[in-house]
Amino acid sequence: MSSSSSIGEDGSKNVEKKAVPRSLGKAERKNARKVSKMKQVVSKQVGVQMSDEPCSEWLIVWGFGASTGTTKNDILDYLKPRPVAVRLFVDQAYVFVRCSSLEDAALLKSKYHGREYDERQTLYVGFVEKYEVIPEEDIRYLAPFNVGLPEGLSLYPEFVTPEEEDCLIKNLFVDTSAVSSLRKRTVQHFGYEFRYGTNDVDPRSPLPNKIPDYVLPTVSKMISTGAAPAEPDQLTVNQYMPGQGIPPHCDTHSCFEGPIISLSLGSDTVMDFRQANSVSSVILPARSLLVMDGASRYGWTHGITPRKWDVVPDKHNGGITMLGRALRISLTFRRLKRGKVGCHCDFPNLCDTQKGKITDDNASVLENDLVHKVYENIAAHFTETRHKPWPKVREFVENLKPGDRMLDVGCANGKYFRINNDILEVGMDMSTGLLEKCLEKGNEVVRANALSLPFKDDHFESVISIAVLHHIATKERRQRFIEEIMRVLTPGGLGLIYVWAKDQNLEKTQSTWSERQQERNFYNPPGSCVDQVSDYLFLPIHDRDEEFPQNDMLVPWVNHQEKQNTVHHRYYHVFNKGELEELITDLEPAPKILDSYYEQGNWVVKFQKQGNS
Ligand SMILES: O=C(O)CCC(=O)C(=O)O
Ligand SMILES: [Fe+2]
Repeated sequence: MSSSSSIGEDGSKNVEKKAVPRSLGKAERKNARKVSKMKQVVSKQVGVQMSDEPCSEWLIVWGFGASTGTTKNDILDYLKPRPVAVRLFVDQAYVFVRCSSLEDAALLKSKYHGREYDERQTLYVGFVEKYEVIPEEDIRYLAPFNVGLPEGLSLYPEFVTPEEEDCLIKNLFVDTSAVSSLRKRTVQHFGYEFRYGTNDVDPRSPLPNKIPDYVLPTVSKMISTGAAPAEPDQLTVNQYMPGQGIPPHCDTHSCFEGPIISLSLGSDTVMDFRQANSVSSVILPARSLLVMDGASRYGWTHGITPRKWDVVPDKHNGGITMLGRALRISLTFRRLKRGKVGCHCDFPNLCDTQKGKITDDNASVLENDLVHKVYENIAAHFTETRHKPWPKVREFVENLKPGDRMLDVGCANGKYFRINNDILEVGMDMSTGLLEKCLEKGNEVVRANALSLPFKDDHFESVISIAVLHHIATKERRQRFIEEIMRVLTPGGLGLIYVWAKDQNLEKTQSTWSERQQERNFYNPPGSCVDQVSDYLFLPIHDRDEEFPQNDMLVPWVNHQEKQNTVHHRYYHVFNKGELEELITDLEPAPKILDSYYEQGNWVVKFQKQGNS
């Protein structure tokens, strides 16, 4: 007997909610409600119908899913009689298990339905309808494990004994439990400070604390086994709680000689290596030593996605399984380069000595790849996150005079339109996706590049440009951007420009941007691939938890709308204090600065074109 089902308009099968009889006890009613919910969710998500009677060997078990971090082996070992197969679904709180017989299926259901698992969660078990096709596991997650190790990478499993591991952890562990909202991994430095952000050291500033004595036996072993060619003089200790990671980066080429070596303690994790658009993931077991040399050192970035568990190949049962993370402490050993500093590697994209530079020749291609194309890709998601006008921009627009013409340079989805109904407003942007949003709302917009505005001179009584100029890649082009705005402004016309500040924390309250970034849980989540940034990896990828270490950066945008939380990278030139003002006042004739301030991580300048209106 199965519950009634119908096909919804979207093609999904909807199962009608069944009333839960009042005659049942409280616990039974709860279980029955859960089963009814399971029926709906499973039918909608994977199109599998459930039954109230055992009629196939397949069961569905709720509470065991990949999203709870349970491994396939955990599940197979726990359920008695042991099922013959398990199928896990990433991000779901349920699994399908296949029993060897209908009797076993019935037994498992009666034994485990409504039972507590591991004092953490209750299991709910349901029968699968006869002849239902159980979906396969999503093995796309395994693709990065099949790429093979990047050239030059070596992994030494069980490099230290569990006793040595314990001793190192005892000495290096930092208790951060008193700090309630610590989102970032904890870092300690010995020898020299490794500066994350620029990924280098300052060789002129050695630290008083050298590599500690209790680490020296490990260092000796590294040398005697040939894992390290020479003694390191710099050690960084990273402590990761589950959920913490390190963004993709390449330790600066010119500062260090020989390989970069990392010892993993306390927990297994997965490290992702990236080159162009390939990702190669490597499981780093606790107690293993990773040696990065050759291409893996110089031509690939490495990073650890902040997750509480990883999806990895299941060597024993096939398909996918989950690898839970616990406290992990890693020791990264480096040796500073002596004498003439430079690098002659074959990987100029990631090389600080040979690296690409932003020039007036490649800037327009860069803006096209890392700004225009990205906004086109994220238009729908961007619109969803951008509704509320900034209060001071709103005030500026509200105060414009009736009949004034206003131009919004980089109007995106048009959030500054229709604030003042007495003005005439025009917007321009490069993203057709965003412009369509404006057209849907009946706004007047054109597709154009801000460096060449399709408007005649002296035309607008006001021009606003909110969070656009920081996407322009050279000073010369930023000057041109301002010149264009000045050209189309009427004499006496008003301009308002917002740009991102390099310093995001000048106000006591956090900027909404950095707050928003902190809500994001992933910067390179499972299944995502670093998008088309391979030619631009000489620009560092911004870590949401760090300050901006330099002005020109790649800033990840995580698209939660897309199933795999795709990451896109936008180019930003974040502004120093006074930089925007200087760009404006450098013009001839210089406009009059009416106001200039910092607001929520932005530098803002309000100005007036000189001359009589
Ligand atoms: O935790 C690790 O194994 C890697 C750390 C790392 O890449 C670094 O400190 O530069
Ligand atoms: Fe590193």
